[in-house]
Amino acid sequence: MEAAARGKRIGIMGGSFNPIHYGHLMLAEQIRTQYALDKIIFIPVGIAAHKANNLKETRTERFRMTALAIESNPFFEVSDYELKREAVSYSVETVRDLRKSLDASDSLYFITGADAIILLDSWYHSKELSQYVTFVAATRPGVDTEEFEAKIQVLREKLDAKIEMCFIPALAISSTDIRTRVQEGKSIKYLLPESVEAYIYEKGLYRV
Ligand SMILES: Nc1ncnc2c1ncn2[C@@H]1O[C@H](COP(=O)(O)OP(=O)(O)OP(=O)(O)O)[C@@H](O)[C@H]1O
Ligand SMILES: O=C(O)c1ccc[n+]([C@@H]2O[C@H](COP(=O)([O-])O)[C@@H](O)[C@H]2O)c1
Repeated sequence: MEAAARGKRIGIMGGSFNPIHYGHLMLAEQIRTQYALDKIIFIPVGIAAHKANNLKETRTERFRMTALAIESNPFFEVSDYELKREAVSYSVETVRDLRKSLDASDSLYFITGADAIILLDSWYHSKELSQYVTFVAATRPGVDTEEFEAKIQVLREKLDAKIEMCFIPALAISSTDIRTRVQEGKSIKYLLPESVEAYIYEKGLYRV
């Protein structure tokens, strides 16, 4: 008798990726290996639910930078699903749609950093979203681990959510810092892939 095929284990890495950097890539790769994921889909947000910014105007650039950054990893792919939509990017809608193309035995892992997951309670239809995915929440430099664990426990109980906390090497890199560095004429080398760095300069991004 043949053994039953196990469902696919798929990671979702959502973010503004403005720009994508080694903090995102390292996080995704660490979770991929720790959770034996078959692949990770990077989904740049179209219009962010929680950030006041010009993300809509930089859709093409953010998609291109994400594609360049993941090129060398066969387990990573990028989706323009949220970028193509006119509406605000709500994770519950993205995941609801994604599930339609999957088998019932497949499982979804929504990867986030600590700063993003602690706001989960305020996400659109967070309880419904929690039924579809397991959240994998990574610590981030500057975050107090005990406080983080306590906040996650409150969310687990309130939303009946599966949230796993995980530890990854700390990389104090943020997109905000990279944008500021470009604006101030400081180096961004080694904070993000060379191909993304070259693209930023070629397109003159983040100068003002
Ligand atoms: N250095 C990092 N270590 C761990 N997680 C990170 C890191 N940078 C970003 N993340 C996580 O990646 C996801 C997408 O992040 P996002 O695109 O908003 O990047 P960011 O660097 O936080 O951006 P910004 O500085 O513009 O707010 C979020 O869940 C965030 O917590
Ligand atoms: O759906 C929501 O209401 C919601 C609110 C805040 C953040 N998110 C998602 O969380 C991911 C990380 O967001 P951010 O803002 O930290 O880049 C990204 O996929 C966002 O779409 C989703």
